[in-house]
Amino acid sequence: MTLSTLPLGSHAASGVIELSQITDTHLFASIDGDLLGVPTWHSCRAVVNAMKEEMTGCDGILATGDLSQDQSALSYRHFVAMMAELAPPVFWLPGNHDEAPVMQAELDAAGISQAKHLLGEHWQVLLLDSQAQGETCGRLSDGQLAMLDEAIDTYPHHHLLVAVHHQAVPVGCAWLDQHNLRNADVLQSRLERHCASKVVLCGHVHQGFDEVRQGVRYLASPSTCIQFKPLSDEFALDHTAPGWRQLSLYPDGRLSTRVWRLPPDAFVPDFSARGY
Ligand SMILES: Nc1ncnc2c1ncn2[C@@H]1O[C@@H]2COP(=O)(O)O[C@H]2[C@H]1O
Ligand SMILES: [Fe+2]
Repeated sequence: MTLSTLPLGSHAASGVIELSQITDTHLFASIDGDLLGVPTWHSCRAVVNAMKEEMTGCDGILATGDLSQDQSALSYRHFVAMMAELAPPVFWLPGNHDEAPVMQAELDAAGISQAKHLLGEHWQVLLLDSQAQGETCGRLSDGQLAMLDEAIDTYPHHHLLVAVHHQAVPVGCAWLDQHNLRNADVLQSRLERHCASKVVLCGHVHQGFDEVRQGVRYLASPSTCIQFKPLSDEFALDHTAPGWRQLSLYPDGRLSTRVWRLPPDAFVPDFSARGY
């Protein structure tokens, strides 16, 4: 057994599980640190405030990596402090910018769950680590794939939501798709043998994305700071505002989802930037 499973309940009589995803907060030790002109603590702060207003009856929050930009302990403490204001339990996985040992220590010390497998009556959620040491692209290790196999084999009738930092299908930005999940074909072939619904949810690409490929629904979501311009081969920032994603998982395997954003021009990046 490699899975450590936590029950995932629904607050609703209908049994619908409501989740929110927050991703790519890119926080610094300094609350005034900025990424390409966007002060990431302040933009995350604004997103969390908006989440507090909009969220009703959320059963869990999925934090899908790149929580820190400078890998400092303090950056993770800022994240923890904001999450403490949200009532639902938070679950997390690392992104390429995270320093996993520091992240784990800080989130653990704050009492945030280390669970990576959440089990509801009809759905299971698996949070996978796609960090490839020292690389911007991602890869699922044999250990992570073993967790996936175990989830599929043990709960073959449960609908499956896999959360992972890197995109498993190209989003259509050449500069960004070079930093993809390298062994996405292995993930796809494992998912093909799962007969219930399957959804893969990622961060990393700082944009909304929602497409079905070979029976799997692939979702990506805005960052709480800078946004990347969709369908751009070269690095380009987008005018859309920071945001988060809300997901409703229905007992029959359907999933409805919505991207929420701050008002337009809430945080304007430096559009002359060519990378970071
Ligand atoms: N101009 C660029 N060309 C290619 N990759 C870039 C460029 N600028 C930044 N990156 C990397 O691409 C990554 C995509 O999202 P990340 O937040 O992981 O961090 C980004 C950088 O590591
Ligand atoms: Fe990121």
